[in-house]
Amino acid sequence: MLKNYSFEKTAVQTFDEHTTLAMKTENMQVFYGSNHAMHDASLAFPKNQITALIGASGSGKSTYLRSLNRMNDTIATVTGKIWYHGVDINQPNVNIYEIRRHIGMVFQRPNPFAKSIRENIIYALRATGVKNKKVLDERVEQSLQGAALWDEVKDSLDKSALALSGGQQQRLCIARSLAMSPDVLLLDEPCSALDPISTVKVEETLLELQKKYTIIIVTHNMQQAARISSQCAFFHLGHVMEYSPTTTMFSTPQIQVTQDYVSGSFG
Ligand SMILES: Nc1ncnc2c1ncn2[C@@H]1O[C@H](COP(=O)(O)OP(=O)(O)OP(=O)(O)O)[C@@H](O)[C@H]1O
Repeated sequence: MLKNYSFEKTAVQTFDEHTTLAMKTENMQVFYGSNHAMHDASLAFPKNQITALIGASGSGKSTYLRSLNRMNDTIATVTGKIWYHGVDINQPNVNIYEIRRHIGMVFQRPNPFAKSIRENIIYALRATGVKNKKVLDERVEQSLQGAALWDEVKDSLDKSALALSGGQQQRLCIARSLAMSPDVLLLDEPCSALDPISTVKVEETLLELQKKYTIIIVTHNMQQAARISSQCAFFHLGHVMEYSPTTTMFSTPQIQVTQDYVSGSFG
């Protein structure tokens, strides 16, 4: 039988004045029609750190993540504030394409275009008007280096991206996001379709990338959250129940529902 947990929350993680934040939300609510899928989510994300969003299926993690760069605009109503560089980007006059260049997204299933590896990287860049071959070539190398894929593909840049393994395709999708020089990377269960070895590769890549980027990752894999994140937010039925340093979340969770979730006795 499902347990009834109260929605009383713990104090939400706050950061001292020395911590630079990449972005934060205040009282974010998301509605799919009459379905109130996200209640009052206020979370702050420290720059150059990895934050994991965890919780059971349907708890609202993807809904929250996709709202951060306005990917939910056409399917949901999102209220509340989304602060990014001092601007509330949840405003109608904000250029969402510009926002998505700064706040990139990598999805659960690797989704490279049916084009060459090189084209995958430069496609969006060219669409923004970058034409210079030297600049494009540099960006291809930098992005693939950043996603730890360069050494594996540098001699086959004109081969189809679809010929890569699933893990390589996912790193190509990360490289594709990096090509736009983002600031924040949102990843929605990026390893769920990958084998353990590819998962380790992606995790190592993310740990390296946090030196330059702020990373917010949805994961069902608690070991993964424990391995790579600095703080974790636990979602339950559309509520952020607890937001703590990852070590606290897994060693001394503050409330029963989190304790049950991380110990596997949730339900
Ligand atoms: N496009 C959509 N249209 C309508 N309702 C949606 C849509 N996407 C999600 N929802 C609803 O919003 C709630 C939260 O779903 P969401 O996908 O955000 O959860 P999740 O925690 O990411 O789940 P999972 O781990 O299975 O991906 C659910 O009730 C879901 O049915």
